[in-house]
Amino acid sequence: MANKKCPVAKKCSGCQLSNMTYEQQLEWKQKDTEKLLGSFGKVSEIIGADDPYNYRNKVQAVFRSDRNGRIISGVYQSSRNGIVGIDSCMLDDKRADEIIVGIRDLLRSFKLHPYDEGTERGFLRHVLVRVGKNTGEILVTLVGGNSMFPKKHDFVKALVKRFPDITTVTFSVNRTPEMLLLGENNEVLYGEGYITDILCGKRFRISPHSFYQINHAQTEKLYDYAIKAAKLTKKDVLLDAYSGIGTIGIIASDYVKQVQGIEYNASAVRDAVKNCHENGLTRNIAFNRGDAGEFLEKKAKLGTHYDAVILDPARTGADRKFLNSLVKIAPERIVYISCNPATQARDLKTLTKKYTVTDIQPFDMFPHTRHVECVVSMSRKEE
Ligand SMILES: C[S@@+](CC[C@H](N)C(=O)[O-])C[C@H]1O[C@@H](n2cnc3c(N)ncnc32)[C@H](O)[C@@H]1O
Repeated sequence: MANKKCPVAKKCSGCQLSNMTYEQQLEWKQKDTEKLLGSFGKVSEIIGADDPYNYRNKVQAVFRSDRNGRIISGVYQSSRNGIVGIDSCMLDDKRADEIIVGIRDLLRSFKLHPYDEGTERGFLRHVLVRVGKNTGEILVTLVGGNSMFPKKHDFVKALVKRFPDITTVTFSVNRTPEMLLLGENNEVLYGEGYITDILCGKRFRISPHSFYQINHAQTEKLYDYAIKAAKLTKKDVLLDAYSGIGTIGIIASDYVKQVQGIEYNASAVRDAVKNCHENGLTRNIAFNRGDAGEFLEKKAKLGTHYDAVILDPARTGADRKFLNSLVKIAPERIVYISCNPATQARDLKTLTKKYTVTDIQPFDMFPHTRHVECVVSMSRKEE
């Protein structure tokens, strides 16, 4: 597949592999996964994307004024604390990029300014756009440096008039020195404050804070694969650990007797509970809020049994409490989904004391970047 050239590749450095063809990228990722996980078993051929461009359903842009007072929006520069002004990125959903450029124009016409961290003056720090790839719904979150958002209702009215596909707009305040963070609260300025998307045939509510996989097409392949790999039956009790907004557990619920989910982020758990109702699930599924390690430790003490566990932790992997309790509970099957095969390899050292790795399947969820997502399937060893 011919490579698209990015004019700011060197300054941005978000696409570490963009100098390779897509086929070369897949080979590179295959070898990288084999290096990290090959000692646990044969690594199957990586499942690549049908279209490796414009896959990002979540786009964030930083806003700033340059030294001539011109408003720029874009991404952080890799080497310095500057930002690279961009109008479009070959990874982003095109509608999201157009909206961000539109917001830049509206700031000018409303005589509003990006927030200046030095003087603490101005308004906008960054913008988050989330697109429901299947429903076409679009969420825009405007993140200010303080609660001052002059002419906010007129601004939002003008934004939605210009981009009628926007279904909801929220406003959040980030007072911390960290960029690209949302404040805890989101004031809903238009619509419901969330969007809905359809993934593997189920409906999901996505709020500004919720984790939702950014590559819709590849996520459908990955979830289908992971659920099949768990070899679920109608007699099974399944634990969906690190469950986010409940995607995996809800999709898997058709195949099992019962699903339990555990997730740390309170708003994601609220979305998961609402997602159960959206999908008409009231009986065989429950999502709990808390730390996955502490939850499983309690379950191990109570002698709770799970037939299968699908875990999908953040890049840091699972902690000792979680892994030790998982080995103690000893479900028949474990499917470990990870966006960081290095921490996954670390965790497998504990799990393979009691489990045999039956398959290692990498997926390319993030074309042009170095990142690989990997699903490792395991079955309990005979005593
Ligand atoms: C990679 S996401 C997976 C979410 C979900 N399985 C999905 O595919 O959409 C990891 C999730 O783990 C949650 N998380 C991180 N640390 C946690 C912890 N200690 N206990 C429970 N959940 C945690 C995050 O909030 C996030 O929702």
